Amino acid sequence: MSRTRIKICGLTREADVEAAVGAGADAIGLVFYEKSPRAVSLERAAELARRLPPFVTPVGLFVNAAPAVIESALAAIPNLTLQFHGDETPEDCDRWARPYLRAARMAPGFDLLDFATRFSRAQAVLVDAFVDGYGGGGKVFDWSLLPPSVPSPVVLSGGLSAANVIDGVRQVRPWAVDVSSGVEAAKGLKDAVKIRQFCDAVREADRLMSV
Ligand SMILES: O=C(O)c1ccccc1NCC(=O)[C@H](O)[C@H](O)COP(=O)(O)O
Repeated sequence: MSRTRIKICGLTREADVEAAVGAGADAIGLVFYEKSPRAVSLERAAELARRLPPFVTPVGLFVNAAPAVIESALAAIPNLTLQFHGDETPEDCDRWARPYLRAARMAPGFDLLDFATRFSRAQAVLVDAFVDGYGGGGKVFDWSLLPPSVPSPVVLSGGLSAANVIDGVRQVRPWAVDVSSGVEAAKGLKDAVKIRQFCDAVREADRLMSV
């Protein structure tokens, strides 16, 4: 069985990048959404991305961004994976011909199968809670809303932490998990101990599923 990938989102400081990499994260998220408390400038994002070793992926998070913003981010960080977290259409996402994650805001009645079909070129569908402000709200959604099989890899997010990620991985069996609020000391400031505990909990979930 393959291991569950881990993305730590909303990093703003070098120390947090080091904590995420040191704990075994597969990807880090850089928020290019100026209304977010975790937003980073282009220059800051590029500095943080430069700290990543090979095989750890920088992911740029965008909410209804103008194409010029995405172009600048790609110019500054050429290996950037895109994460669309707003109201982007399949055409908005596909036009970049780049790997991307598409966030789905889960709420009762939301048709994830139709969504995943429309965004069939996405590398993965990131399922998050429906919150004001689009994301990063630290809110868990009802995992039973997820259909038993989705035609894309699923990234489970929304209010995850070391305390609930084992249940999340065992119940949903996602391809990856994504966390922001649950590993923070304050908004935009990560906590190295919480990052370590989160990554260890994901490994424990993988171990429990392999026995
Ligand atoms: O982090 C933000 O402030 C943010 C703002 C707008 C859209 C998305 C945002 N963050 C997304 C994430 O950090 C995660 O992909 C996901 O929403 C999980 O966040 P959390 O519930 O805080 O763990």
